[in-house]
Amino acid sequence: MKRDFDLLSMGEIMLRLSPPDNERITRGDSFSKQAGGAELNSATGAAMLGLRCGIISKLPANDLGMYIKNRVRLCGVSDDYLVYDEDRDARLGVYYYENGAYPRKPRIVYDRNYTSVNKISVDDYDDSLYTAARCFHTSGITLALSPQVRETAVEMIRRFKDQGTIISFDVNFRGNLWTGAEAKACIESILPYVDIFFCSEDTARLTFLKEGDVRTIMKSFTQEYPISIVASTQRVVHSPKRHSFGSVIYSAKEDVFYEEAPYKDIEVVDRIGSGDAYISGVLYGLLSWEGEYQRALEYGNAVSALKNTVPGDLLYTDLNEIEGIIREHKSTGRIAEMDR
Ligand SMILES: Nc1ncnc2c1ncn2[C@@H]1O[C@H](COP(=O)(O)OP(=O)(O)OP(=O)(O)O)[C@@H](O)[C@H]1O
Ligand SMILES: O=C(O)C(=O)C[C@H](O)[C@H](O)CO
Repeated sequence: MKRDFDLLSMGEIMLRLSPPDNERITRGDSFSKQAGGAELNSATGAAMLGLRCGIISKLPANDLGMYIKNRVRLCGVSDDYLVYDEDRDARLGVYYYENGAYPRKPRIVYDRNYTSVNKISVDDYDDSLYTAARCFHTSGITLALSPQVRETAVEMIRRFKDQGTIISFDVNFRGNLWTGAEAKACIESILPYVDIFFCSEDTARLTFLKEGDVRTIMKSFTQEYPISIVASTQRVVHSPKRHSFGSVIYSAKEDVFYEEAPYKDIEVVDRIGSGDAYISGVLYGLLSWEGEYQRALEYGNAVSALKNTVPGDLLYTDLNEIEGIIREHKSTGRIAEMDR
């Protein structure tokens, strides 16, 4: 079967408003305007690397919705599956984000109740959607938004899975949307459908109450559910502007773990979307070269590391830049080893 897309992701797309530079939300006069949202962030990164990607979402049929549609197109992501809310009171979700600078923590204010995405339904789409892509991706943020969005997302997961689509899922825990216990119960109900599971080590411990080392934890998900691949990010925050980032991938079929030296001293300009960018890189690798998990991990780590240095939720990059970063990371890793 010919599938037009490599990756379709589903979720809320938001307007992000940030005070310029290090200004405060409580003081400054202006906000810079950007688009964001976990699933769009992941689709964008994958599209920048060369995958054919689209986003499934519902937007208000007004100028704000058009702004988002234009951004989606600018990123090389298809708007074929954006649907529009014609109601007079249609709303776009907004979030305000203020940068951190030690010792000031980054601040976030959500304005995302009663937004158009909360009206999304499987009836907005015809059945051809479910055979359009090789892989469908969504995250815990989508499941947490409202009963209506959750019901739509879960039904989409089922229908895509029925059509032989690879299901990718990121836990993306957000404490301001639901509790750990709610997240655990809901996500466990969809894990029987998931093929590629993204769950950071921290979240596995805090939300799924896993214990033991990271490898034991990752393997346990595949023992409980028919998951083929688990990918876990490991972030160490040295300060708001300096992070280390690495990850582990486990392939259940081969019973093998993949890792590389972490990116040790990332200069963080904007960390939002860096977890989503990891997914872009890993899915790019997995969908481009079957079974090359080590390579997928290297792309995931490099794309995530780069995203930290780019302002806004959405990554702008290309394959050449990422491959340059991977080469450099490998050679510096080797030099560090020789130094020891
Ligand atoms: N049950 C929980 N209670 C409180 N905090 C939690 C819980 N589960 C996860 N967290 C925290 O929520 C944050 C976001 O989680 P997660 O790692 O899933 O998302 P992410 O945005 O993809 O992260 P990253 O960008 O680091 O990959 C993490 O700091 C994690 O430690
Ligand atoms: O927090 C959310 O719901 C968003 O989608 C905003 C950001 O894009 C997201 O947190 C990045 O992962």
